[in-house]
Amino acid sequence: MMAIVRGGRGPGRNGVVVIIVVVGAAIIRDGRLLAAQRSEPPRLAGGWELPGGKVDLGESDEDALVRECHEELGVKIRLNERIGEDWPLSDEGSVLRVWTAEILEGEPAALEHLALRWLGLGDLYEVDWLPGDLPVVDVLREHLG
Ligand SMILES: Nc1nc2c([nH]c(=O)n2[C@H]2C[C@H](O)[C@@H](COP(=O)(O)OP(=O)(O)OP(=O)(O)O)O2)c(=O)[nH]1
Repeated sequence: MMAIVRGGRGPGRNGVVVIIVVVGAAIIRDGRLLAAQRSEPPRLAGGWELPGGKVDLGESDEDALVRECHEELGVKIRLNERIGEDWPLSDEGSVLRVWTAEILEGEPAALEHLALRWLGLGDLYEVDWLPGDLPVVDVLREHLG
């Protein structure tokens, strides 16, 4: 049996496997990808990621991603293409699901992050991506330029 529950991790009681789904938006504009620098927790602060976050219980992945981008960046986005399937994260039991996205309304602001950067092919790897994001960034590379 597989249950998708927010906030848990690893095999739970009764052998139920709990995974945490994190969704990330690859917002691309003019051949550049929006990267966001985490402010917390301390072990991740300073690392760069795709805007997004954990899916709430009862919420669709897509709704969660639109919600998170509004909360974190102050923008309304539209999701386009799913990139790959479940990307494993280093926190056991967590996976990252990624969609390309475009901004429909607003200009992104670092409401919860330390900083934002638009990265093109020339500087895509200049930031310190979270380890789980690197394989995703390798694929997103093909969507830039
Ligand atoms: N948003 C996001 N999180 C990522 C990425 N790569 C990666 O390893 N993570 C990890 C960092 C965190 O451990 C976890 C996401 O948690 P979060 O803190 O952003 O989620 P949230 O906004 O729902 O926060 P909270 O309510 O649980 O505090 O996934 C990524 O590209 N985007």
